[in-house]
Amino acid sequence: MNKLHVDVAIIGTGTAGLAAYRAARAQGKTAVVIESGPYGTTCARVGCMPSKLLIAASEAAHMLALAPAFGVHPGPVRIDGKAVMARVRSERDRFVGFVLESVDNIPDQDKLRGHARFTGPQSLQVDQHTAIEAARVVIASGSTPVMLPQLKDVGERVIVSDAVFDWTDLPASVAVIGTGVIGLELGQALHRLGVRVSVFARGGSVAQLSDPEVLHVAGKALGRELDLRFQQLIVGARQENEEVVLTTRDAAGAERTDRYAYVLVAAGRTPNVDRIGIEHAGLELDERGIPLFDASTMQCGTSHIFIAGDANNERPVLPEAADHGKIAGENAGRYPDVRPGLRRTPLTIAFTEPQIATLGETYRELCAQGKPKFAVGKVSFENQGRSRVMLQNHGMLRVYGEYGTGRFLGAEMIGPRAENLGHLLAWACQARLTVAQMLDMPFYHPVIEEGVRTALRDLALELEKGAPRASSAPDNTPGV
Ligand SMILES: Cc1cc2nc3c(=O)[nH]c(=O)nc-3n(C[C@H](O)[C@H](O)[C@H](O)COP(=O)(O)OP(=O)(O)OC[C@H]3O[C@@H](n4cnc5c(N)ncnc54)[C@H](O)[C@@H]3O)c2cc1C
Ligand SMILES: NC(=O)c1ccc[n+]([C@@H]2O[C@H](COP(=O)([O-])OP(=O)(O)OC[C@H]3O[C@@H](n4cnc5c(N)ncnc54)[C@H](O)[C@@H]3O)[C@@H](O)[C@H]2O)c1
Repeated sequence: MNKLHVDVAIIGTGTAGLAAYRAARAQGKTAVVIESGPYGTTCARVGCMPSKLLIAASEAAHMLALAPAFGVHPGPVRIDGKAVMARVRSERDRFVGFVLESVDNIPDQDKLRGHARFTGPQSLQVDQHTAIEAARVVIASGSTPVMLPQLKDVGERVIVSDAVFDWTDLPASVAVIGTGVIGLELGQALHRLGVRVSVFARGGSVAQLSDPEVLHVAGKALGRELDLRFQQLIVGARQENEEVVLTTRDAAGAERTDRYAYVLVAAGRTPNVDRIGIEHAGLELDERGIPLFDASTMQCGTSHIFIAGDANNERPVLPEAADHGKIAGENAGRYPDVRPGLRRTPLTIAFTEPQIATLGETYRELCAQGKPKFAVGKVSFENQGRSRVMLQNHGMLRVYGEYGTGRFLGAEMIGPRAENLGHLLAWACQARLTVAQMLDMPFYHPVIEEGVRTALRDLALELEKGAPRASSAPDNTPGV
């Protein structure tokens, strides 16, 4: 067994791990990164980038399908599944290539291949070949897709999202389990590329939404084109040759059996903290086995161990993994002089169409603080000028403000260009603007941002009315 002494050991070379390594080295400390899987990061290999490449192809197909409504007739459309997947994979490889270059730039003595496990609070073992004594440790081990127990042993046609990006052609049909971000992004993209898709939800959730009104509109907007089946139980499945025979049960108890080329399980991701010997790290764990940590420093308790990225499950998206990693790496380097790092206003975007965005405090979080502490303004995009011009007039934006101060607190939306509106509103939220200050900003014409102004004006009126007495407050139970 090789022996290694290092200031900072980092488990994982994803986005969080690489950021932590750079930050720890910048503090003048020795550091080593340990990787058990392929280099390249989840985001570039099987996450953000290949999924957005598939969505881009589906948007091209969708524009052609929409064109006749503008009086533009593109003629017979042919989707070449092999060409679609070839571009997804080759552009994906290009993005992965940039990450591989940055890994190549890490000196060999700072990189270890193998599965890392704690053997004690300051000791790690990598496979059977290296024992590390580390003064500080950063856990940046990412997350793994959940597999439903009833689908686990059905066969190779039951897959998780990783497998989609290795397809060399588009399949004839896919059942998607889960209406989270992955299920909806991939389900809609495949549908628009001519794949027969059904999306099954066990409840009524739609991506990351918690505002019941936005949730309702989202279910309708996405259900206009997608075969979305809510309140479905996955009873079981069997593989017959190259098909999966899937049995589901609806809320009334009626069972239904359909055949699909693939069943794509998109039922969430679980942090990789279960196979890293966390029980030997001497940390206090929550009910999911994740070490308790401070979200401003990433420090686990008062220990020399830090946790970053999907592994801590705080905000499992790429920009947060990068921020977490930097904070964790800096603090590991500086330990015991641990300092709060920059945390930004939360922002999440689902790249469906219409897009879905949440930012600032969500409806669920605001409700949890007790009612009636916040006012709500809204706009529907059904009759919003520019949205209608572009035939993208579906969706709703709800914005939240604080009684008394008039401060803008957050928003949830499904609607056209939510990726842009989401950023605009998140910046206003982080700048701690009031609703009145936001309404003093310029709005051009005709733009979708005029919809934001309508919602803010509505919110300003609600704020003026003041907080309702508790007894007359509307029920504000978050959606599921
Ligand atoms: C399909 C999909 C689409 C997505 N789209 C978006 C998007 O559009 N926008 C967005 O912001 N986010 C998106 N995400 C989320 C984003 O990809 C993740 O939040 C981010 O990549 C997490 O980075 P990380 O560094 O925490 O984990 P990872 O990049 O997964 O890195 C963790 C690394 O640790 C390694 N590891 C684990 N255990 C050990 C061990 N014991 N020893 C050694 N190494 C270990 C793993 O092999 C892995 O390489 C998407 C995710 C998926 C799956
Ligand atoms: N655009 C983006 O930023 C983006 C895109 C994709 C993924 N991601 C990240 O990846 C994470 C994982 O995505 P995801 O869609 O897998 O998870 P998710 O948590 O968003 O959604 C999981 C879905 O699976 C359903 N589900 C859970 N258990 C189930 C069960 N036993 N039976 C049936 N359905 C079940 C849930 O009801 C939900 O609809 C997201 O939380 C997000 O952070 C982000």
